[in-house]
Amino acid sequence: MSELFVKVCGITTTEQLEWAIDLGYDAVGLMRAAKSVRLMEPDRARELVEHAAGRIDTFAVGLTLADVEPIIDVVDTVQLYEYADVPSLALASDTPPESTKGLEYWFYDASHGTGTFAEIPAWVTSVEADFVLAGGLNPDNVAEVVARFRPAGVDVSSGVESSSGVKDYDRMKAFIEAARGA
Ligand SMILES: O=C(O)c1ccccc1NCC(=O)[C@H](O)[C@H](O)COP(=O)(O)O
Repeated sequence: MSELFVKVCGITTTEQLEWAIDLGYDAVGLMRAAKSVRLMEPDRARELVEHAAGRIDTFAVGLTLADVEPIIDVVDTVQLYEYADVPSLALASDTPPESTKGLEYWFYDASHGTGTFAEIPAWVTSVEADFVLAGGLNPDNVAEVVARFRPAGVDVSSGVESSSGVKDYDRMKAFIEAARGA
């Protein structure tokens, strides 16, 4: 990855998907974790993936493989919080990964979509993979995080919402401008 990879997670509507594409995001996350306020039913998630085809990468996001299985055949990447043997895996954790072999991405994420920012540990820069930082990022703090840790990418959900689970165009715009301007 050369330009900073920027993903917005938990989009729920075609309008939000179009915003992500227009603003130049690299990927969108479709949430399949059962208790998430951003949970997408499989049929609706499939419609959004179809709409996104060839224009932006799609991630199915879940805690376990079972969460994402209903849409695994249509998305580009699967983002999970445990290892699974899938073709394109973004493994997320808040502890150092045992191995990064075969991973498409490794995400540092201590938040699970709660918007909570906690001090990012220095060891993330030693992980032998292009790492993506997530957890409580927003338009006001992302530039500092990018400048300090020089990640391959950043991921955001709550920090670009106007209320719980509802994405906001202006915040999505401010976030990607701040991230890429850093
Ligand atoms: O978004 C959720 O509701 C969620 C629930 C359970 C596991 C993961 C979840 N989100 C994953 C993401 O990729 C979020 O973008 C990441 O945790 C950062 O979230 P936030 O702190 O809200 O920006």
